[in-house]
Amino acid sequence: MNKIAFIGAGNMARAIIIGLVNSGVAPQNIMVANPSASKRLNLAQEFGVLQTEDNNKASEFAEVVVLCVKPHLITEVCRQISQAISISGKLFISVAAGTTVAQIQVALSKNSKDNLPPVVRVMPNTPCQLGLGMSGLFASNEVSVEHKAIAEQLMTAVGKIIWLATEDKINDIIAVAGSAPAYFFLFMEAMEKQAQHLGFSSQESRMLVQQTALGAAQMVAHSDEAISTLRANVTSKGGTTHAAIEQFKQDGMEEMVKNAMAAAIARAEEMAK
Ligand SMILES: NC(=O)C1=CN([C@@H]2O[C@H](COP(=O)(O)OP(=O)(O)OC[C@H]3O[C@@H](n4cnc5c(N)ncnc54)[C@H](OP(=O)(O)O)[C@@H]3O)[C@@H](O)[C@H]2O)C=CC1
Ligand SMILES: O=C(O)[C@@H]1CCC=N1
Repeated sequence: MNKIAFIGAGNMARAIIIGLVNSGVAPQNIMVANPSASKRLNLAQEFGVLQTEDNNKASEFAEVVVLCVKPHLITEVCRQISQAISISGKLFISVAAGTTVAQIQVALSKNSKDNLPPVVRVMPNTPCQLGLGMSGLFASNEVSVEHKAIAEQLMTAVGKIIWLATEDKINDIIAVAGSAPAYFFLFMEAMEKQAQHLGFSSQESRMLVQQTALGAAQMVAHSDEAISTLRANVTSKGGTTHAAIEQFKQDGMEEMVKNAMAAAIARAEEMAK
């Protein structure tokens, strides 16, 4: 594996780094840069990765630079790196929502005559930390076959991937996968709360919800059946599940999911402007 720099040591960087180290990537090949000390020092202590407060030092160290800062910071961070060091030959990977390849390439180019640098946009999700991530990848025209293979190797180390033919599909991936762990957490939170109202202790409520969600997800993962069939298998005619599902339908669950995913896409489009 190439040397990898992470610019930003927040939630997403941490998730990918944990997944990479657990998949066998040597921690000495990973350097993480973050302005405040605690997150990068924790990563260094827990996993043995190298750390610095200097984005330029980390970028200089690596052949692959993974940009993991918030979208509003990404172009400024890129500008600072390209002013300070030679970025020639490096592959840039951005996980930021709502910042386009073109915006990143312009920020990375010192002047308009420079060749545009290769950029892969990745939309991952936090289950990467368990090797259970789901990422969508889009490569700019400047990305070589070798660079594509590197991006693919990096993200398959922490989960499953799909390549996207057009950049706008990144926003769809945000709605279906990037943001989506939070939808499931929200659903589980609501169930946990109701379990507590029914009189189960907080520990019992957590276990009941967690184990049921895990079991259901594993059934989907290990079965060739359609998800709707798995649902039907739980739903006896006129029974308890039927009563619950009918209530969900009456309360407009499908519409809610559709609107929530559309809101995520709309926000990503807005952020890119
Ligand atoms: N969280 C998620 O589930 C997902 C996030 N993403 C994307 O990942 C990116 C990061 O999100 P997330 O990890 O959640 O955010 P976090 O806020 O957790 O992490 C961002 C990190 O960037 C650091 N930072 C701030 N300024 C700089 C700088 N100038 N140079 C280097 N590092 C800096 C922050 O440090 P400090 O705290 O010290 O200021 C912080 O540790 C976003 O662009 C987001 O769109 C994509 C998919 C999923
Ligand atoms: O909420 C966000 O903007 C980021 C992108 C996908 C998940 N978290």
